[in-house]
Amino acid sequence: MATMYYEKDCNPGVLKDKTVAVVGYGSQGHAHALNLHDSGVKVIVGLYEGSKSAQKAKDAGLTVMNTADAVKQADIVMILVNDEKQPALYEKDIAPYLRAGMTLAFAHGFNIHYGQIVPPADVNVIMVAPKGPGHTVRSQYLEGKGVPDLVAVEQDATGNALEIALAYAQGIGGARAGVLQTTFREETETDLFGEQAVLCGGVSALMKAGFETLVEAGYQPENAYFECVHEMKLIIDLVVQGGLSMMRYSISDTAEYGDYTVGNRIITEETKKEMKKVLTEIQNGTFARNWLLENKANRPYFNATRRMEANHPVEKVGAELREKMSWKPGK
Ligand SMILES: NC(=O)C1=CN([C@@H]2O[C@H](COP(=O)(O)OP(=O)(O)OC[C@H]3O[C@@H](n4cnc5c(N)ncnc54)[C@H](OP(=O)(O)O)[C@@H]3O)[C@@H](O)[C@H]2O)C=CC1
Ligand SMILES: CC[C@](O)(C(C)=O)C(=O)O
Ligand SMILES: [Mg+2]
Ligand SMILES: [Mg+2]
Repeated sequence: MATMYYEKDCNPGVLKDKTVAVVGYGSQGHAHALNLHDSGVKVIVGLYEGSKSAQKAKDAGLTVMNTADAVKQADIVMILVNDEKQPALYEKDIAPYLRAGMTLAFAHGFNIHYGQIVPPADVNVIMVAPKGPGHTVRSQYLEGKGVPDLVAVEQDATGNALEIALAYAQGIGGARAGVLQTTFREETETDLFGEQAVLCGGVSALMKAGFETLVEAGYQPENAYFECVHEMKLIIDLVVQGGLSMMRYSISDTAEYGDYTVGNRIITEETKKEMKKVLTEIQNGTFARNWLLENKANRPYFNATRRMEANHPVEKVGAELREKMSWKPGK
């Protein structure tokens, strides 16, 4: 059984009189900074000169400064900059200003696990990784809920690194849902696997393949969008609420029979074999090397694919339908 922590296991007192520098104010950065601030923690935001995010952070009432100055004033530095930008930022604006006994924190283990950042031995190295998008980390916090977190300790220089990680997880709302203790290796490999094979890569490919199959067979694209994309969330909400059983309780018996007889024809043993290959490429560093090289080459594949995907018919018809809904889907 995993080691799990909840609010009763966290001691927010360890963050009293401490300053947290949240470096980056994007998806995760804005959520961590605002949630910690609302939880009574002293937060400063570290950004660079000319950052698009700086005005947003200032408008939210937060103190913003350049990263080096933020690190100089901080006890805990949470790095929430894009993974591929972190090593250069760390060398230039973070490492020179680290003091013994400080805490360096990450929301994803990529750079520590793949050896792109090597902190000195006299600082704590922790991870507090929300298992959900940053905008949801913020919206759930505001609703009194929370996104579950993973925590890990890579270096415990002060002897209370785990306590700091748990207090931080509580500050961003994660302990309301559950905080699972793990390692940098396990978080990195499972997170990359999940986003590639299931949550992002897998789900996008499944929805697009379903949409294309219906449209190519002559059905209305709007109908295909409702069936294969919009309804996905409604079905998944039931799974999150009460497991596959609750989803199957709510759907018709006709749908449940189709689920049992067809699911395995779509996600086959071949698919699982490919999933295992994907996991191996994450474990042996092939994916990390490819992603770092793609960035060194200025992202030719990433940028071209992003443009093509944005023009897929499922995106066009989806935008038109969402525009006409009397509420904003997801709200
Ligand atoms: N997105 C998510 O929901 C999740 C992300 N994570 C992890 O969180 C971390 C942050 O990712 P994410 O929130 O997606 O990142 P985003 O791309 O959303 O935001 C990055 C932020 O970093 C700022 N930034 C870029 N370069 C610098 C720099 N040199 N110095 C200071 N700030 C800089 C950007 O500013 P500007 O925009 O002005 O350039 C922006 O505010 C990553 O480790 C990621 O793996 C973990 C769990 C989920
Ligand atoms: C699923 C993608 C994610 O891992 C996340 C939101 O948890 C990410 O890196 O953004
Ligand atoms: Mg993730
Ligand atoms: Mg991720």
